[in-house]
Amino acid sequence: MADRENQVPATTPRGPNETAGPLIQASGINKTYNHRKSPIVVLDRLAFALGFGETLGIVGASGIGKSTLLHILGTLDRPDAGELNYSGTDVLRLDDAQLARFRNKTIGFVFQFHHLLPEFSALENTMMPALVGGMDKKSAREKAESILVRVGLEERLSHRPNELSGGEQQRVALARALVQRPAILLADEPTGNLDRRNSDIIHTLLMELNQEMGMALVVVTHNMELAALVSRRVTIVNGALQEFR
Ligand SMILES: Nc1ncnc2c1ncn2[C@@H]1O[C@H](COP(=O)(O)OP(=O)(O)OP(=O)(O)O)[C@@H](O)[C@H]1O
Repeated sequence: MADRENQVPATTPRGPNETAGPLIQASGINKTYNHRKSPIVVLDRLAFALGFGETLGIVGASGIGKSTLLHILGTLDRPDAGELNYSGTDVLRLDDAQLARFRNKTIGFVFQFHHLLPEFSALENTMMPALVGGMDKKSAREKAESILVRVGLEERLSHRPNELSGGEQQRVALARALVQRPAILLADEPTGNLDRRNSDIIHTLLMELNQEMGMALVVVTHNMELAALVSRRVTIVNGALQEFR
């Protein structure tokens, strides 16, 4: 069993965008799925800390709980027990409406599949989180345009998802995730559906945007090239985090 006293301690700054003190601090996180009366313990007293601007990869075999952990960190799922603090805010105490607002402002998500709304253009999809967050239309449009230009899609603003390549769709999803300038981007196999060339483009963008925008990055990946780019790598052993080089 992993040494639970020494799981992933709070970190010190490692890069130009990292400041002292944790962005996320979690402890005692338990998650069990009760599947047809046979419980599956996925996370067991897991502890986790991440600094502002830090980049971290969650890697390892299928089924060890990587996506479960990412969903809990992203407040998309609640643990059965434990504490989860974002710069001092106890997010597990927030109700659903407060959590939705918190997520909109603080966390960007990218998944393996883009989940763009098919009837809306790249620009409209990217504006969506800003509009939902209460920004006026003109500012939302400006912010969305600027991030779409940054990810190289200035010629594709009016394209709908089915008028974009797979790599372009994922770049729109990345722009949408970052339009609110979140403190953290959570990515679950962001290049799992892409070929080598498009994966490389997304990997480079992730690392460049981390430097430029200062958002922290937690990425679940089987891609060893991406895992090599982040500053810390962890895996899950018996429900607890283990850090490795
Ligand atoms: N809703 C659920 N009900 C029951 N069991 C579940 C549920 N979701 C996940 N599991 C189980 O929990 C374990 C962890 O799942 P999770 O998706 O977090 O793994 P993972 O490490 O992300 O795997 P992969 O690399 O294949 O995506 C798996 O054994 C899975 O079968």
